Amino acid sequence: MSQEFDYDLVIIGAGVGGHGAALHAVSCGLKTAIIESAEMGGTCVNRGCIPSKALLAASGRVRELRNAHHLKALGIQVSGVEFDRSAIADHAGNLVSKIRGDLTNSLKRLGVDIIQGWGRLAGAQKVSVTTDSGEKTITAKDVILSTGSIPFVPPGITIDGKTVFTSDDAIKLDWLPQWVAIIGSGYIGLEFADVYTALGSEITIIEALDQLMPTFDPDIAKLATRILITPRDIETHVGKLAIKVTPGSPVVIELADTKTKEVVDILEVDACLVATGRIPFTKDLGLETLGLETDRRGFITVDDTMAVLSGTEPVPHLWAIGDATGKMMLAHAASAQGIVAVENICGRDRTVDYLSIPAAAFTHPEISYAGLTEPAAKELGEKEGFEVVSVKSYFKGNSKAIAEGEAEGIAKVIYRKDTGEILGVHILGIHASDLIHEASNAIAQRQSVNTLAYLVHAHPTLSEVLDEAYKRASFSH
Ligand SMILES: Cc1cc2nc3c(=O)[nH]c(=O)nc-3n(C[C@H](O)[C@H](O)[C@H](O)COP(=O)(O)OP(=O)(O)OC[C@H]3O[C@@H](n4cnc5c(N)ncnc54)[C@H](O)[C@@H]3O)c2cc1C
Ligand SMILES: NC(=O)c1ccc[n+]([C@@H]2O[C@H](COP(=O)([O-])OP(=O)(O)OC[C@H]3O[C@@H](n4cnc5c(N)ncnc54)[C@H](O)[C@@H]3O)[C@@H](O)[C@H]2O)c1
Repeated sequence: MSQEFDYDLVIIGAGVGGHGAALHAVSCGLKTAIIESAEMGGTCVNRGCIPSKALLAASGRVRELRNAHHLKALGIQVSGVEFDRSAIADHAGNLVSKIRGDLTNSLKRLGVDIIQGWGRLAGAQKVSVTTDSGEKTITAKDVILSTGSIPFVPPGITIDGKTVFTSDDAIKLDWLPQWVAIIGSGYIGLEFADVYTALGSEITIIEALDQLMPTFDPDIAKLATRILITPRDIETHVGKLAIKVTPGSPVVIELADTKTKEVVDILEVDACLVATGRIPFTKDLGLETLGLETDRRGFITVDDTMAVLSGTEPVPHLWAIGDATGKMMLAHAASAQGIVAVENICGRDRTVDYLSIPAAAFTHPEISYAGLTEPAAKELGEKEGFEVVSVKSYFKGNSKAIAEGEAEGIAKVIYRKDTGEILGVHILGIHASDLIHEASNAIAQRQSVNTLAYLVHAHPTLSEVLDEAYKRASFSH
């Protein structure tokens, strides 16, 4: 380590992004400190991925055991399935404590200094930390900003944390409202609709844009509506904005037409989950000490090496990763960015390949994708002058899925007609979140369906759904 600085690397924010960067920094021999103002582990561990997956696991089991029709087809009868809401909430809470403890210990074991306090830049290669015992300044050769994000609450919506809440409170499962309005049909809206309906609540989904799940591939969104929304106790208001939400009993929601802004309906429900996206948590970070500012929406602008940009120029020794950069608000994207930042700090050129980063919604069944949606791929094709085609294969043709009695779903592969290069893969079906990885690895290597079609998959496995899609794409030429 250089003697000029207290540390080789100081990271502000100990979420999964900061944690991933710290682990990699140690493996590269950097003396590292991480500053955290709240709980170690950030959003994912405390209020995001981890507790939500625990709730989805428990409620998913309830859904399965209450599906008499499905069980009967497998020759099983179950009489009466009960659950204890507070025990399900405890399952999530215990898991959070365990993972937070594991994450903290992994840093301590590797000799990363954990500093509890509020970190902000105090000039080039300098960070100040406000702790319980006052303020101190530390110097570092490099600094990574990894301060994450918080829920976005649109104007007109009042949060009381009890009857009108964001995922920060929903995750606690403090009570089970009978009728829950969910504003937003993105990841959080979908996953909580899955939890609540499995546990017996009625749901109203309000989506501002003119289709449900607007960021998903249109074929997937359409089928997901057929599988995850229509057969369940869910009513939908599409193309409607929640312009005013007043907490209480009942919660009163004013709905306006998104285009005309005219009030078209008033709903009275027991509770309202606001799941309208997340905004960067980048206030009071001392960016101005380096003459920097965030973009209009508050994100820290970076290039693909994760260097913070001043205009179009990278700022020496300053990096930013994770939700605060707004590139792809996912836990594994944040830690992948952290690894890339550290590689560049260590003088090894590396960039993030966003096209190959997979994403999944952990509904029952799951949805996953890697790469482009069909409209985005077609737009790229038009710009660059190539034709884009797609194929689908079906879980109902897959022996393993049929054996499981879980044969709803599709895999869709989008590729270039001339070279066969895959541009996007979308899966809806049982274990989609695991199945996507062979596709994301193939996209990372820019592989062609014409190569992938010859790779052998074990029989009978769910991965044969992708195998079938690759073969349909390649052998139909
Ligand atoms: C309900 C929910 C479910 C989710 N499920 C998934 C999922 O299944 N899979 C997935 O990939 N992603 C999921 N996400 C998204 C995922 O949680 C985020 O992408 C991820 O947490 C981002 O990590 P990060 O390190 O960038 O930021 P964060 O996890 O937000 O961590 C930032 C940390 O920085 C700290 N901090 C901020 N400013 C300062 C400062 N000035 N000084 C000191 N400390 C500071 C904060 O206290 C926080 O601990 C989910 C999110 C939510 C809300
Ligand atoms: N499984 C996962 O990986 C997972 C799970 C949960 C959250 N996350 C991450 O957390 C982030 C936030 O999730 P999210 O679901 O809140 O956001 P999102 O961006 O996925 O979806 C928000 C939805 O709300 C709609 N909307 C916004 N304002 C509205 C209004 N006033 N009235 C009606 N509809 C409105 C938008 O059109 C959009 O469809 C996502 O970016 C995601 O990456 C990931």
